[in-house]
Amino acid sequence: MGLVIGLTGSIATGKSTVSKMIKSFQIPVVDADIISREVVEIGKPAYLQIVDIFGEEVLNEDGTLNRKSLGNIVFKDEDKRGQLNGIVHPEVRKEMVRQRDEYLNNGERAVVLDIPLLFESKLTSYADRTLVVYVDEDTQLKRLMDRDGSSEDEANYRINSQISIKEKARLADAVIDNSGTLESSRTQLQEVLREWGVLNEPDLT
Ligand SMILES: CC(C)(COP(=O)(O)OP(=O)(O)OC[C@H]1O[C@@H](n2cnc3c(N)ncnc32)[C@H](O)[C@@H]1O)[C@@H](O)C(=O)NCCC(=O)NCCS
Ligand SMILES: Nc1ncnc2c1ncn2[C@@H]1O[C@H](COP(=O)(O)OP(=O)(O)OP(=O)(O)O)[C@@H](O)[C@H]1O
Repeated sequence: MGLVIGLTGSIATGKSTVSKMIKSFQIPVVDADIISREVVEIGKPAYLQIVDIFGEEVLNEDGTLNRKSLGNIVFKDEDKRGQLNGIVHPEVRKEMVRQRDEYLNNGERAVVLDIPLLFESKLTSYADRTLVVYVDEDTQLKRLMDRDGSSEDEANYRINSQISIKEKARLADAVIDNSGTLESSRTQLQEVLREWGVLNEPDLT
């Protein structure tokens, strides 16, 4: 059976950046963020439940979910976040497991599950190994504000809704420190994948 790697980090520490590098090594990635967008498309069961609970003020004019409005509500309020998670997460988990098993049944040597809330949602049993993408907390705040154009307050609400990146690094089987250059992160990633026996080395014969 192939090796299942749970990839995580905290918001804006570089999980998607590392996930792209993993794909460049021809290792398939199951992306929880993508699935979480698909399950809330107009008319799907999770979408209908969200409208029921949060009302039409979290919708755009075309009926799609207004992610900014919903984010402004749930990142400030733990109870509301719990309600949203309760609607979205079961659907995401089902689809993630389906995709993971499909790759394994097709004989892949490794599959990566890219899950932002791997530790918060206690999903480590879905994977054989955990890999955390780390940056120091000042860099995390700066990259988040730069990427999303958010205020320091908004960024801190999001950061504080997750387990700290230091704690996740302590819980991980391996850590990539992404505070430096992309090249440095890529080298660290290669070392970890090689150690775990899943790096597809170029065939030089
Ligand atoms: C609140 C929503 C609409 C905000 O959407 P937005 O486009 O602004 O953010 P996006 O989905 O791209 O998430 C960005 C990052 O925020 C963090 N985040 C998202 N949801 C949560 C949450 N429920 N708790 C803690 N952190 C979260 C993650 O690090 C994620 O990578 C959206 O995040 C959502 O529906 N969240 C609930 C589902 C979820 O937990 N998704 C993430 C993992 S599956
Ligand atoms: N080594 C690096 N040097 C400079 N900038 C970086 C580096 N790695 C990532 N970034 C930038 O930092 C920001 C956050 O990275 P990324 O989007 O990959 O984080 P993420 O952990 O996937 O975030 P989220 O949890 O929100 O999905 C992006 O704007 C990205 O371009």
